Amino acid sequence: MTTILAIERLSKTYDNGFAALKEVNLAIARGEIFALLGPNGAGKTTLIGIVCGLVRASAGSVTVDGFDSAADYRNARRKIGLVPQELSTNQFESVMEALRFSRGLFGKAPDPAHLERVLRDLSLWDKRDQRIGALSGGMKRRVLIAKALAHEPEILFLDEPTAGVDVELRRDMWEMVRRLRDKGVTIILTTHYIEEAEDMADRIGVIDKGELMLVEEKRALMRRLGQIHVTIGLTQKLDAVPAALCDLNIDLAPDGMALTYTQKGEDCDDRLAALLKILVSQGIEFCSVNSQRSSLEDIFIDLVGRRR
Ligand SMILES: Nc1ncnc2c1ncn2[C@@H]1O[C@H](COP(=O)(O)OP(=O)(O)OP(=O)(O)O)[C@@H](O)[C@H]1O
Repeated sequence: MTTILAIERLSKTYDNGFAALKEVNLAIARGEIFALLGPNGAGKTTLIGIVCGLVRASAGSVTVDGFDSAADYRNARRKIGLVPQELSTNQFESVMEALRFSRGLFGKAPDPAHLERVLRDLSLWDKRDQRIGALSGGMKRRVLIAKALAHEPEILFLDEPTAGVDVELRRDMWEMVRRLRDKGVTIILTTHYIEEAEDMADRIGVIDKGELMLVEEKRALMRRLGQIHVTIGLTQKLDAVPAALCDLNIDLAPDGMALTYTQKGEDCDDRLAALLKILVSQGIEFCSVNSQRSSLEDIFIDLVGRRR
């Protein structure tokens, strides 16, 4: 992997003495979608703020595609697009003016065709001459995304992009994220909707109390910490778990009509196959087999909960 963003021993202590980040190390690969998860106050926005030059680090370094973000701020910053949580743009500008301004700010030559593409992708083309202040909340969110893309960044930060947005915008946004990824843009997002991280991300980082607790490829994480809960529906009531199944650590549902077990990690198919074989050999008839895999959300709650 080539690293596009390297964060090394990054710490932030706010003026009131609060340590919001503690020696965070993180390497983001070019072209990946990385989801940073963490409970409220974990330090996600602080981390993004430092990388984007909005918050000053207390210690450590950030290198963006080879440029040190402190020593070579302009070159580092122009590689990055940020979609912040809140709109902080001139409400009297038109949508198109805001995009042109944003592009110019990062030293990029005018490119009306690019801006048109961005606006069309976000269903904003019809609104290009409207004042931002006169747009609906959802449209303002779209403008935030369009602005972040105006200078063709190589890294896009999305800080809680779907908080409070409607289904249509959420769908458009994820479509756009996929398109950007296909073009090679690196995407780093924070979200409270963990199922979105589960759908979209290649890797997951979990931050809590300013410390990066875990960084792992999503599939590996879900295999390692996920569980599968299996329920086998029976055609006839049982009074107890049959002796032949005792070694398999199986439970009988309170109504005697189902056998259940929970398993961590992989190898689930082998265990299920062994179990079904025994049921057949014992003449125990079953009518259904259901398996429920834990979600990234279950894993996240378990991880963070254990630290509380
Ligand atoms: N300017 C500041 N001065 C003092 N403390 C601050 C300041 N800004 C943030 N903090 C504190 O730093 C911690 C991390 O805040 P941050 O906004 O980075 O968290 P977050 O993970 O983005 O949270 P959320 O999910 O709620 O947005 C919080 O406890 C917050 O109260």
